[in-house]
Amino acid sequence: MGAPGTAHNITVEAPTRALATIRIVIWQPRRSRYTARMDTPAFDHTLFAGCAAQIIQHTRELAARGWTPATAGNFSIRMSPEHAAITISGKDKGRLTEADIMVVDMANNPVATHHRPSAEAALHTHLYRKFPDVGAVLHTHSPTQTIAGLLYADEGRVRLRGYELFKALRGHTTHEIEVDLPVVPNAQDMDVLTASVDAVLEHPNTWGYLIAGHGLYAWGRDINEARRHLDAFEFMLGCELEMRRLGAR
Ligand SMILES: CSC[C@@H](O)[C@@H](O)C(=O)COP(=O)(O)O
Ligand SMILES: [Zn+2]
Repeated sequence: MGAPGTAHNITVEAPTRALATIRIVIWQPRRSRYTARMDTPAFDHTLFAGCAAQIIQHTRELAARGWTPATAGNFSIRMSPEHAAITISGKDKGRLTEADIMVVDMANNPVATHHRPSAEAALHTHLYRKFPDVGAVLHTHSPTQTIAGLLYADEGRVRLRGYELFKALRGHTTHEIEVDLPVVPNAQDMDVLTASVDAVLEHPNTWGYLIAGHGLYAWGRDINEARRHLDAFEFMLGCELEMRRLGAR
């Protein structure tokens, strides 16, 4: 018997005593895509599951605060230099399960899935490519973030002054400074939006930006640090809006 997949010609004696040639092909199962993936996993599933669990925990808390209305918001964790775990587009961020999170490469291509990543995946991978030490990116649409983005769109930044909470931002050790939170115009074209963001991320220790009428992006070395930055910006923006109401800004 030959190797699987090879063809053989054998000669047999037919009933008429004439010689007949029969072609026999030895069957070999086709190598399926699934089998190929099992041989060389596209990513470490244990690592993915750990990242998904962290994303789920934070998104539930943020949704409970009303910061992800009507499926808004997207969330990711860098898994490796090549891959990030990120929320699938259009999911209710308050009810995520592991099945609502997928893997993309740093060019936003889905990895080993047919799901569609967040419509704003490009903003996440932009940060991962630009800053190799960024480990997680969180994006929310709280009322405070949305309003602040509209109010400060023309200035292109929210200038924050004198907050003790600056010390919650990596690299800052005092309230005696000014911190500019950049504000970029909203756009549905992700190339346009990414270019606007890229142009305002020149200062070291910038940990977030607002998109006008849209929401806040915040990031950090890991998801806990990104969350601390998100919470700090939300708090300081809330104070800024309150001071405007009081006529102090
Ligand atoms: C539901 S409107 C908000 C979206 O347009 C978008 O800004 C957003 O944050 C969520 O998009 P998604 O594709 O689910 O990641
Ligand atoms: Zn958004």
